[in-house]
Amino acid sequence: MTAPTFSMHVSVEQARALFAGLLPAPPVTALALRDALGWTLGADLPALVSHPSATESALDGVACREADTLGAASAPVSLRVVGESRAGAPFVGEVRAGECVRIYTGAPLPAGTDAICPVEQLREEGNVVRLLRPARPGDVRPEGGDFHAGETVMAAGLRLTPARLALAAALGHAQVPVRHWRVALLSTGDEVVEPGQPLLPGQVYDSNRVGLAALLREAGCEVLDLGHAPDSPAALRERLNAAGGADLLLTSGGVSMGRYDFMRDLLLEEGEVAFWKVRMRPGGPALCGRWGGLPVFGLPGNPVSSLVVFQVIVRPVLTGEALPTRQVTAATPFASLPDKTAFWRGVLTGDEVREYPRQGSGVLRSLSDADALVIVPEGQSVAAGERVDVALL
Ligand SMILES: Nc1nc2c(c(=O)[nH]1)N[C@H]1C(S)=C(S)[C@@H](COP(=O)(O)OP(=O)(O)OC[C@H]3O[C@@H](n4cnc5c(N)ncnc54)[C@H](O)[C@@H]3O)O[C@H]1N2
Ligand code: MOO
Repeated sequence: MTAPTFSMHVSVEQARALFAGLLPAPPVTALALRDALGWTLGADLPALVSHPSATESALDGVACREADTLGAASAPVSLRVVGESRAGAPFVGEVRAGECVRIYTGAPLPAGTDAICPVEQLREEGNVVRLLRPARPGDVRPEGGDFHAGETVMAAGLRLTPARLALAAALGHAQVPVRHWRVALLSTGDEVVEPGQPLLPGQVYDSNRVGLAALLREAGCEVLDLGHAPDSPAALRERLNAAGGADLLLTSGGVSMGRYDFMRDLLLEEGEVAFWKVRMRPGGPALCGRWGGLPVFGLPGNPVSSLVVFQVIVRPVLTGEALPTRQVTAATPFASLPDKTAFWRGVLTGDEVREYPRQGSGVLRSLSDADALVIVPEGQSVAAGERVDVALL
């Protein structure tokens, strides 16, 4: 028997690296800001303008020369009002000694002024204001204090959160370049049935395709739904060939040891395999390779396994961002696996995590009820009271 030409029993890190090695550079398209929430920035984003665009007031009050107002520390100081500066309608001209200009938050600081006294510290007397304390230079927002025109402010690979979309708008962009993976998604298995259809004995609803499509969209991918293929090499071949135009083909099921696990056999015999089997649970039988040049990731059919492998291996590669992790205290023990990293489903309460009572790879409720994957490295066990890393779902 000849040794396989692909890697077997790879670590989670090796699986990510081998999968990443199959993918082309992330395709990039432009999206309107309102459509870009959750997508990954596909290129560095420069500031098209400075913000603030000019040095401006941080308060409603008057703009004046600080030096004129220092005496207000002991007795009120009077200044003559010579005009007004509003956001969008700046004061034109120069303010001289003994003068001031009414100013509002966000309005440009007039030439000749360097400090602000807020309305709360003013007494109005016609065209004169009396300052009850000295004006402060610190109450201005300097030009470019947030960012300067031309500066690269957001780096490619950032996930677009609401605050980052707001920042992109402030930088002057109406559209943003985003990584736009087109992912063809296929479920396999004779027993798999579309939700809403009657379920005959031995059949199961296609939960994987629903969960995976949602995870893909959440990761900012376009989903090309290839539906579901029965367990037959001919049907599978036909569906795999229909994935043209995609950057990646994601399948679920048919990757393990069974007689009807044709995904594995097809890729082994007619495609290329980069790796098969990852030292993790759930998700051990994951398969990765190519079909006619198209990168393929074969997720295991077990419902928990397919979603966990996506979260732990596929998603970080596509988005460049792993699930966020933190350390918490184990409230229950977590079992060790001699040669696998375990991703046990855990329920968080404050700084503690307890094991979800049923950890079977078919118990989808363990994922829907869990807040975190408790990461127990190969060969290590976690006793109650010990600190443990969790990945937040
Ligand atoms: N002899 C061995 N048997 C198994 C091994 C092994 O190492 N030796 N590994 C087990 C592990 S671990 C997993 S995970 C599964 C993965 O198997 P497959 O990827 O071949 O998946 P299937 O056999 O097609 O299905 C497994 C299970 O999942 C259900 N399923 C499949 N697709 C869906 C779907 N779209 N939605 C909901 N549920 C789905 C399917 O009905 C089966 O119950 O193999 C173990 N076996
Ligand atoms: O990974 Mo299998 O996922 O342990 O059931």
